[in-house]
Amino acid sequence: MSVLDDIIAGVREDLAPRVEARPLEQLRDDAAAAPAPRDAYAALSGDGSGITLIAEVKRRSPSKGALADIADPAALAVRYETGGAAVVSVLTEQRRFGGSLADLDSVRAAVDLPLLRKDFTVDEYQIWEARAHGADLILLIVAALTDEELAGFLALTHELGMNALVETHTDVEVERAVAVGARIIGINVRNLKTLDIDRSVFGPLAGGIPAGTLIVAESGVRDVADVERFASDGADAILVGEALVRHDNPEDTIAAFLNAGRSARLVDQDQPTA
Ligand SMILES: O=P(O)(O)OC[C@@H](O)[C@@H](O)c1c[nH]c2ccccc12
Repeated sequence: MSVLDDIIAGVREDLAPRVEARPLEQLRDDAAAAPAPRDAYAALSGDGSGITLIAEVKRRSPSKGALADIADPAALAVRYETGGAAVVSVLTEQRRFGGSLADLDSVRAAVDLPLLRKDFTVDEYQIWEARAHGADLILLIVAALTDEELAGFLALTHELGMNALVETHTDVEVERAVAVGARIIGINVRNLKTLDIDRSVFGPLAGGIPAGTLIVAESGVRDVADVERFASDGADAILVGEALVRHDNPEDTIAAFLNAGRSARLVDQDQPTA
């Protein structure tokens, strides 16, 4: 069993009691009463002068273990917003990442930015749940879904007025994401089946994604050199967790990463094109 299979088995187990406690019928009412969805696609598009940044609230991970305590996720998210993040990502997976829907609720109450509910989506219930808790963007991991699930989940996401970050790691997964009509494609440089990082997969995969689709570089952004590399290889946005939660001053880190994205673009514009 791969790490991904193992995580998903836990996610399904944790889902069952929630469905029992709040049947889909009632959850639909909660979704209708939630704050109107915010436009994450527009937020991630930025002004074209550089890259945008998704800042993640992340306590721990299966690859790194404990990263940060984060007693007050709302306070951290406010710092992300102040620093210039375009979107805040809140991990809600409990067993491996130490997150919860309560974290999403407290972040929703504290910031105006679009929010990504970061979880392993394997059931439509979770999409309704994301909306009910004020999320604007959800994660769909291609490796975890059939084509039919991917298409159905993406359609429901759009029906609810949200966007999906469709996560890929291989050329076949990118093809599947494009075929289903994903508007925001993430390239996770971490293989979720083995947890290995390989930053060199990003450039070639990004090169195969059609214009008009936003490309998000996910995982392993450690420093400005990584940001420059992803930006010049075609990233419109970067998703950063560890480098922010481990830093005393996430505002400064965000500013430095956004600056690196802008200068990478300027350098690229100066290069002769043929
Ligand atoms: O902490 P990092 O290396 O900056 O990575 C953030 C993010 O990309 C990572 O948390 C992630 C990417 N895809 C996921 C899927 C599920 C859970 C987590 C993830």
